[in-house]
Amino acid sequence: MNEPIISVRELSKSFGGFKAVDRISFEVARGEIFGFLGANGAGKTTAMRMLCGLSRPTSGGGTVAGYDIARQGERIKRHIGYMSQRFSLYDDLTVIENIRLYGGIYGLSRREILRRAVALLRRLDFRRESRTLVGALPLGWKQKLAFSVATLHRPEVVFLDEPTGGVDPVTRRQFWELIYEAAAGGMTVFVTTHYMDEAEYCSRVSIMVDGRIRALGAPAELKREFAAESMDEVFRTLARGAKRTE
Ligand SMILES: Nc1ncnc2c1ncn2[C@@H]1O[C@H](COP(=O)(O)OP(=O)(O)OP(=O)(O)O)[C@@H](O)[C@H]1O
Repeated sequence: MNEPIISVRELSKSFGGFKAVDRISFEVARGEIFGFLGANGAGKTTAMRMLCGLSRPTSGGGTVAGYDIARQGERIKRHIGYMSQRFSLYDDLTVIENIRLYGGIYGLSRREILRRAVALLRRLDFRRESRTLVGALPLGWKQKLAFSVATLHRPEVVFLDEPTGGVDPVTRRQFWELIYEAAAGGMTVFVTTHYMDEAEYCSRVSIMVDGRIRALGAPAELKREFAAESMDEVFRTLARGAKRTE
């Protein structure tokens, strides 16, 4: 593997006596598209929050972009992008206002924001929408815009928490073209999803069950290992044994 940009050892998080994340270990190489899968309640969001420096591990630890996740959370935040269904763009601001707002938060100069905004609007074919309120855009467009904004500062790693929820496979496919482009440019993509067609697009995936990583590898390897036709079948085989049902 190339030099890992994410490296995690025995990472754990408990809430009271409950082990939400239970001693997970893995590495992600620079430029990889790493799929982080698991059934509802498996512990994906809890693990991702620790990787982003938003929550402290109970035990174990790791590094993201060379920074310690337990002690250097603030530095990590400056080197990553983050997009989730719940937290992203402001519906009551226009497209260009959102771009300006986030560009400012990321510390880009006004000139640089303008330059990147023009490129972004052209890339998404959004030039006529720059003054449209984000709340008026179709969900699939919002998601593409949210991804482009989350990577406006060209972070080393972007964390995507179920970025394509609620849209059709064709729109999801278009979203994944943006992911491929970013990864081809050297960005590392760490993505959680419930859609198994998307799992097939990842370089490697891990599958969590009840707080632990139960499988890890390239989709083709996992299908071989579990004698399965599809990632959906691999996932269902593993999830069947899960105790947590949310
Ligand atoms: N702050 C908290 N306090 C107590 N329990 C929590 C807390 N956060 C998460 N949990 C529990 O930890 C477990 C893992 O939750 P988490 O949100 O990480 O799962 P997930 O894999 O992201 O699920 P989903 O796909 O539904 O988002 C769940 O049982 C959840 O109820």
